[in-house]
Amino acid sequence: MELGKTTSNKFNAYDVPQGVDIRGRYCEQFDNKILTKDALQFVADLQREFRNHIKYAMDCRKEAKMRYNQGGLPGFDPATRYIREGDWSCAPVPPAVDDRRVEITGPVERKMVINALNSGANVFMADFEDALSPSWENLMSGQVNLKDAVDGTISFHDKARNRVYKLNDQTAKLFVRPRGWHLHEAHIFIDGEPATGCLVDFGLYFFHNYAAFRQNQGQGFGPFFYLPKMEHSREAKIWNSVFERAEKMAGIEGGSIRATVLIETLPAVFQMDEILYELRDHSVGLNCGRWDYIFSYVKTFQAHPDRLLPDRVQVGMTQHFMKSYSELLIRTCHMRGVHAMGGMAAQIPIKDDPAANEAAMDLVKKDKLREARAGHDGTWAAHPGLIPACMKAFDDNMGNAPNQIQSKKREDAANITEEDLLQRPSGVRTMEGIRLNTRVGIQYLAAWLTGSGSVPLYNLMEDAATAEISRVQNWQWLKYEVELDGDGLGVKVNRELFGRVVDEEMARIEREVGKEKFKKGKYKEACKMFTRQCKAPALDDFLTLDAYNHIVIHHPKRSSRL
Ligand SMILES: CC(=O)SCCNC(=O)CCNC(=O)[C@H](O)C(C)(C)COP(=O)(O)OP(=O)(O)OC[C@H]1O[C@@H](n2cnc3c(N)ncnc32)[C@H](O)[C@@H]1OP(=O)(O)O
Ligand SMILES: O=CC(=O)O
Ligand SMILES: [Mg+2]
Repeated sequence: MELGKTTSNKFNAYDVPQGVDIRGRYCEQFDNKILTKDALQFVADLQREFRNHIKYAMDCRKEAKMRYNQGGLPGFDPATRYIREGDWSCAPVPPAVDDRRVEITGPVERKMVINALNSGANVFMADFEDALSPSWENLMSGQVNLKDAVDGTISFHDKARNRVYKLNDQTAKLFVRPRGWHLHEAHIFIDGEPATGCLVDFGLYFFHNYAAFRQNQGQGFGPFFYLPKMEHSREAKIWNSVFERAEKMAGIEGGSIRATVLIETLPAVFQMDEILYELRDHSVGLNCGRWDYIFSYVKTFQAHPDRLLPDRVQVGMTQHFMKSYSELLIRTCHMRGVHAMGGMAAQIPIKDDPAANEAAMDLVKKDKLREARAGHDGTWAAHPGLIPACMKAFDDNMGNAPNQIQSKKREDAANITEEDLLQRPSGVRTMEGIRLNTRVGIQYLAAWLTGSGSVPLYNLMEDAATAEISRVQNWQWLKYEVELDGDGLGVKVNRELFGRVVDEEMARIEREVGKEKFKKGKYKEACKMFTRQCKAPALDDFLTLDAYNHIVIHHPKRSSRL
C-alpha cells in the first residue's frame, strides 16, 4: 500500500480508547500501524499522568520570563549548588552509542530516513522538531517510516528516477527528537484537550518500536532520544518520569531509555548539571543547540535594549558567550561521564559553484576542527555531503578512541562565570542584515506552511531554529529602533523602513522563485504572519505557535468513535 493513501474500513474511523478523539484524516495505514488502540491508551496514560506537571513547568517559564522582562538575568541557582558541586556521575554510556563522532539530522521523511541511516554517520537524529513541519500527514507518516526503519523493512521507490532505496547492512544508530513541551497536537484530543505534542511523538514511537529497537539497534538498550528546548531541570525531571513510566509499561530494565538533551536556551546553560542529575540514569549527554540558543538569547533579553544582537551572520561560536557555553558544556558532560555533542554548521554543499562550495566546506572543516579540539565527542551534519569533512576532523583528533569523555576534562572551564555566559555579542548591524532576515524568514515560513520544515536557502540549511533568529532579530531591532551602524549611513530601523524592506524583499523573492511558484506558494500568507510577528508589541514566544493554526486540518467527519 502507498504511504498515506486513504482507504475505507467498515467505519472509516479510528478505534480509540475512552476519552481519546482523533481529529486527523483517517488512513488505514496510520490506523493499522500507528494509531492502534493500545498505543493510544499508552499516550493517554502519559497525558493524564503528566499534564499537570507540564502545565506547572510552562507556568514557571512564564514567571521566569516576567523576571527577565523586569530586568532580571538568568544565573546559577544557589539552591542547587549541592548538585553542581556534588560528586556523582551519570550511568555508563551504552556500548551501542559509545562512538557518536558524526550525527546526521533530518526530518522523518521516508527517503531521507533511508539516506540518513545509510549515510555513514554514526547516528541519525530523526526529527519531529526543528526540521519538521508538524502536519498530521508528516507526523503520522513519519511514525510509519520510523517503524519500518526500526523493523529493517523500510524501502522507497523514486518513480521519477526509477530508483529503489533500501537500508544497507550497516546503518547509523537512530535517535528520535520529539517536539518541545510547548507544542500541542491538535489532531488528537484527550479528555477534551489537545494532547501534548511531544508525548504523542514519544509515546507512539516508543510503544511500537522499543522491542525491535533494543534487539536490532541498541544492543539491549534504548530507544534513544534527543530532547529539545528545555529551560529548566524540572522539565528534565518530567522526561525522566515519562521514561520510567514507559520502561515500566514495557517491562524493561530501568535506565534502558537514553536521551541527549539539547542545551539550546539561555536559562538552561545555568542548569546543565541539574538537567544531567535529573536524567542521570537515562542520560547520554548534552548537545550545543547553537541556533535555538542564539534565538533564546534574544528572547530572554527581549526587554533589555542594551543587549541587542549584531547581524545574524556575525553571531558565531567565537563570540565569547557562545565559546563559554560550549566549553562549559564539555566540562559538565565529561565530569559526569557522558557525551558533549557539538552543534550544526549551517553550510550545505553548493552544487553549481565549485569555488563557493570549497569556501563553504572550508568553514565546516574549521568549525568541526574547533569542536574536536575543544573536546566535543561528536558533531552534527545537516547533509550527507558534509559527513567526510566532519568525520576527518574528529578522526584526526580522537584517533581510535570512541570519544573524549576521559581525555578532555576541560578543568580550565570550571572558572567560566555568569558574566562569561551572558557577555554581550559584538559586531555591527546592517541593512543587508534586516533584508536577509526578512527574505529568509518569509521563505522559510512559506515552505513550512506547505509541509517542509527544513529547506536550503542561499546555500544554507534553514529550519525552525534559524528562522526564529531572523524573526526575533527583526523584532528586536524594530522594537528598539536600532541604528544600522554597519553601513555608515546611520539609518534607524522603524516601521516605515521595515515596510519598505518587506515590499522590496517580497519583490525579490518573486523574481528569484519565479511568478508561477510565487503565485502558487504560500508567500503572501507567510509574509503577513512574519511581518505581524516582527511588528508585534510583545514578542510571540514561538514563530510556529501561530503558524501551526494554519496547518491544522480537522477531518470533516468525526474520524474516531468515542
Ligand atoms: C538547528 C537544528 O535543529 S539542525 C537540525 C534540524 N535540521 C535538519 O535536520 C536539516 C537537515 N537537512 C536537510 O533537510 C537538507 O539537507 C536540506 C533541506 C538542508 C537540503 O536539502 P536538499 O537541497 O534537498 O539537498 P540535496 O538536493 O543536496 O540532497 C542530495 C541528496 O542528499 C539527501 N539528503 C540531503 N540532506 C539529507 C539529510 N539531512 N538526511 C538524509 N538525506 C539527506 C537528499 O535526500 C538527496 O538524496 P537523493 O540524491 O537520493 O535524492
Ligand atoms: O536544534 C538545534 C539548534 O541549533 O537549535
Ligand atoms: Mg533547536
